[in-house]
Formats: sequence, structure tokens, C-alpha cells
Amino acid sequence: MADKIKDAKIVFVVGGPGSGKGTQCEKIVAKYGYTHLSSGDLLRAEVASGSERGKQLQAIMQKGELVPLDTVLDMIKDAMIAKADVSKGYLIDGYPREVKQGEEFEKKIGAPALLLYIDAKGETMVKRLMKRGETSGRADDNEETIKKRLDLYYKATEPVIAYYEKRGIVRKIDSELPVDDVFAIVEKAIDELK
Ligand SMILES: Nc1ncnc2c1ncn2[C@@H]1O[C@H](COP(=O)(O)OP(=O)(O)O)[C@@H](O)[C@H]1O
Ligand SMILES: Nc1ncnc2c1ncn2[C@H]1C[C@H](O)[C@@H](COP(=O)(O)OP(=O)(O)O)O1
Ligand SMILES: [Mg+2]
Repeated sequence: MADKIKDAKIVFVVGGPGSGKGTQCEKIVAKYGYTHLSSGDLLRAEVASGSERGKQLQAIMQKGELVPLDTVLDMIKDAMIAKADVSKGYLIDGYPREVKQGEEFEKKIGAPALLLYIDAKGETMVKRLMKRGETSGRADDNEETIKKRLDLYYKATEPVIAYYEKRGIVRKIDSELPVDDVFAIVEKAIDELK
């Protein structure tokens, strides 16, 4: 695996639900041509396939809980391998969600060069998700599940940021700003990678 993805940079995109990870990833793809892999999107594709495994995943996601580590890591790994020949860089969006996920990723795939920490206030994230829920059709964009996802973010995912801060690869991005202003900060972090 390590040689297959060659020199492609790995960027973890971490932040709370509704912080703006997907929004910024789209803009990075447009400007830098990186491969965007959202763990949530990969899981929702499995749910949409109607498979037995998809049904189990749907039940977990609807409760705002984390799906088993191996399931999500295997999906990401397969998607990375599928793009290995063309990818300049990988945006791993929504992963790791707990420190253990980061450790396993590094064992099986490789080390990240950068962690973009997309930071917004809890109250902002709730507002954005309630609004997104009006049109997203996502089973987890409702008040009850949003609250659980936020709690889990603070408990399980924030420690991921501290873990990688010790390694000096975290760039904190103020995602309270308008989308294009957020992206201006993101661009600086990506440009420094080259
Ligand atoms: N900087 C921003 N300012 C205002 N709204 C934003 C901003 N970034 C994202 N949003 C909106 O917030 C919602 C959640 O963004 P999204 O990118 O889906 O977040 P995530 O992938 O982190 O859950 C979307 O409806 C998006 O349009
Ligand atoms: N790395 C991961 N580990 C376990 N479960 C994950 C996961 N990434 C996503 N999921 C599951 C649980 C999440 O509540 C759900 C939606 O994830 P998401 O689309 O990344 O949400 P958001 O972009 O709003 O943060 O999918
Ligand atoms: Mg997202």
C-alpha cells in the first residue's frame, strides 16, 4: 500500500458535524485536484446499495453512533487504492473520529502530512445542521441525532486533534467565517505542503 500511493499527500479533515468539512473539501478538489474521500459519503453509498451490511450501518448512523472501525477503514483503503495511479493527494474527510482510528490508518495505509481542524462553535454547527436537514434527506440531520453526534464529537474526536498536535501537523481553521474566507486559510495550509 505505502508504495502504491507513492508521493500522494494524505490530509485528514477533522471537525464537528456541520463544521464545514465537506464544503471546504469540495473547494480543495476544485483548486488542487485532490481525491476527496468522505467516510460518511462512503457509508451512505453502502446504505443506498440496499445491502444487508448497509441496513446495519444505517441503524448505527441514525442513532448518531460510530460504525465499526474495520468497516470504515476498509472502505477508505479500497477507495484510496482505486485512485492510486491518478491521485496527487487524498482528503480523508470525517476520519479519524477517534484516536484508535488514526493509529490503525497509519498501520495499514500511511502517515498524514497535515490535519485540517475545521473549527466552529457547537451552536453554529447545530444551526447549520438543522438548516442542512431541511433539504439533505439525511436520517441523522434531526435535532435528537445532532445532539448525540455533537456529544460524541467532543468526547471521541477532539482527542484526535490533541494527538496530532503533538506531532505538529495540525492547522486550525476558523470555520465561523464565510465559506470563501475559510477557504483562504485552508489554501495557505495546503500551499505549505508543496
Ligand atoms: N463557513 C460557512 N458559513 C456558513 N455556512 C456554512 C459554512 N461552511 C459550511 N456551511 C454550511 O453548513 C452546512 C454543513 O456543512 P458541511 O460542509 O456539510 O459540513 P460537514 O461535512 O462538516 O458536516 C452546509 O449546509 C453548508 O452549506
Ligand atoms: N470515521 C468514522 N468512523 C465511524 N463512523 C463514521 C465515520 N465517519 C462517518 N461515520 C458514521 C457516523 C456518523 O455520524 C455518520 C455521518 O458521518 P459524516 O457524513 O462524516 O457526518 P458530518 O459530515 O456531518 O460530520 O457516519
Ligand atoms: Mg460531511
